Amino acid sequence: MRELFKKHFALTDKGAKDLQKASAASFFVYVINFFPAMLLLLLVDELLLNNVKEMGLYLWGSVLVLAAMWILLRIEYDALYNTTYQESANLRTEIADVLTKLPLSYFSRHDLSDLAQTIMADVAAIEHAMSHAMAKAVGFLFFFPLLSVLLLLGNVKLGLAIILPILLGFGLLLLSKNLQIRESFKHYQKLRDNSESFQEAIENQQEIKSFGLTQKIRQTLYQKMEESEKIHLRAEISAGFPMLCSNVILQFAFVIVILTGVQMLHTGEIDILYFLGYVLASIKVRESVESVNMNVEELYYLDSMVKRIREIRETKIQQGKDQTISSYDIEFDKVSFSYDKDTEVLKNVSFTAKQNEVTALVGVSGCGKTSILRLMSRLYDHDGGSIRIGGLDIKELSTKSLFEKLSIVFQDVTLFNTSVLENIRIGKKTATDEEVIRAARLANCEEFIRRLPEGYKTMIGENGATLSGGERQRLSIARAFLKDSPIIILDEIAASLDVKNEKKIQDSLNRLILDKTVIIISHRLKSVENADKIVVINCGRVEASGTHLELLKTSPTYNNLVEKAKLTEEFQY
Ligand SMILES: Nc1ncnc2c1ncn2[C@@H]1O[C@H](COP(=O)(O)OP(=O)(O)OP(=O)(O)O)[C@@H](O)[C@H]1O
Repeated sequence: MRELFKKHFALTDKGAKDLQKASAASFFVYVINFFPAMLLLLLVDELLLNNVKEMGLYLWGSVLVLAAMWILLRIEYDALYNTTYQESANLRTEIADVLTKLPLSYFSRHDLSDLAQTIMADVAAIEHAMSHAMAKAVGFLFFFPLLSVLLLLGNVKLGLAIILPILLGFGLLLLSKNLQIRESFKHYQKLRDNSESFQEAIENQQEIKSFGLTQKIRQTLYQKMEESEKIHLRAEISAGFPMLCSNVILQFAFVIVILTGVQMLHTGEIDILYFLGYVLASIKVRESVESVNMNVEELYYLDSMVKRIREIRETKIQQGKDQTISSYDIEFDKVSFSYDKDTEVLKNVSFTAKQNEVTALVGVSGCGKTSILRLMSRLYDHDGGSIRIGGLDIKELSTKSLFEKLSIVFQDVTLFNTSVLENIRIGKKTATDEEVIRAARLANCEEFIRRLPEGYKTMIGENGATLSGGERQRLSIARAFLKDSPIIILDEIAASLDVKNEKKIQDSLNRLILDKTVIIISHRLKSVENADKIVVINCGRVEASGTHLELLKTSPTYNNLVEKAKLTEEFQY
């Protein structure tokens, strides 16, 4: 049962266990709900048929039923609500945990707003269904056969008059299940699509305004909203119509019970007590089934979200064991890689970046330099060949072991909406304030941090929106100083630096990379001229490698790059 809950409702192990308990409580709540009607029947028996009973029976009967109801409702409430909120927290943590173990390739194939919606909105929907629908529906699933047997044992005709319409109504909901799930999935997809478009429109305001696209984007968004409205309406109709029919059939059940009962009363087949008993039962059952129908609808609607969460959970996580890397040569051995399985971006790439040396990767834009860095840091996993660090295959290494030894300063710096101090401390969580300040000084950040309103305590806005490109980059360099790892990867870090700062940064970088394995990508050939080894990449292959002087003699591509670099540096606005 627990496994079934986990699979069908995407619950955690603990959530499934709690749901089991809540379903059992719901089952007993359904049972106890029929007891007041039974007490009423005893009274009817006394008043109409003169079967006088002790007053104590009514008194103690009522007290007992009330007490049992209170206890069971309490257990049901605790099992449903207290555990539900815990479950949604657990589920979110579990999804977040899985996401941290997925390769970056997963995120490039999935929209980030979609993932955020899954973690927040989908889990909230599961939370609501867990507290309002799941246990109730499951409890009824067990209660209904018991009720049916009792009703049939009491009187077959009247029993069937109640049971058959319920079965017919449920049958209708079951028959329309696929249609409902399909339509609600379309609605779900459309909402995701719209939220992506809104996010894109908000994020790209600068481009939209500067290219005069405001009107066009607004129209596209209106159109999307109109489409979504239509899809929503179709989903509502596909869910509402079967439920309406099912509820109408239930009303008929009540009429059928009365008609059958009256006829049987006339022929003397049953007495008035039986008649009233079945009328009361049909009223109670109708109430329960109407709310169960709503629960079933909610569970159908949940299907898309459950699938989405299951898909994340079942995505293959990056394998690898925690191991200690003790030497830091990086070897690429016949490595091949593609982002989309169709176009091979890297082909048979082999080179070694030696410990205590600077290795530069050069080549025209799009030749595959950044992809090599991504493979080296396991942000993506390569398809063929092998990559070894200190002789260890990186696919055998956990990303944790790898990142302990590796710092990356990327072209696009990611900063968090927290203080300057905390943004640098990301490089080493345990660093003291003094260590952070020292790293900032080494990366030439001090002078601009002092100018900020609250110095190191200044909040820097979402993704460092309040800082210039060069300042963001220097904060990222400060993180690398703080981490002080034996492997340093520098991806176009000079791109956002102005001439004044470039020299200062170059000096600090020289200090940073001393005695380390350094891989560098830079379009400014001046930054790579002094590298111990330069690897020339051309269309995803290694074309040549050597020092600057060697390559000037042997590599036409390198000569070409040098020529182009000179032209760029001479370019005047
Ligand atoms: N996330 C991605 N998904 C699909 N294709 C990608 C992705 N990133 C890069 N590519 C493609 O892979 C190829 C190599 O890109 P890569 O970024 O490695 O080149 P690069 O040499 O670093 O370029 P640049 O110097 O312009 O940064 C390009 O054709 C690029 O379009």
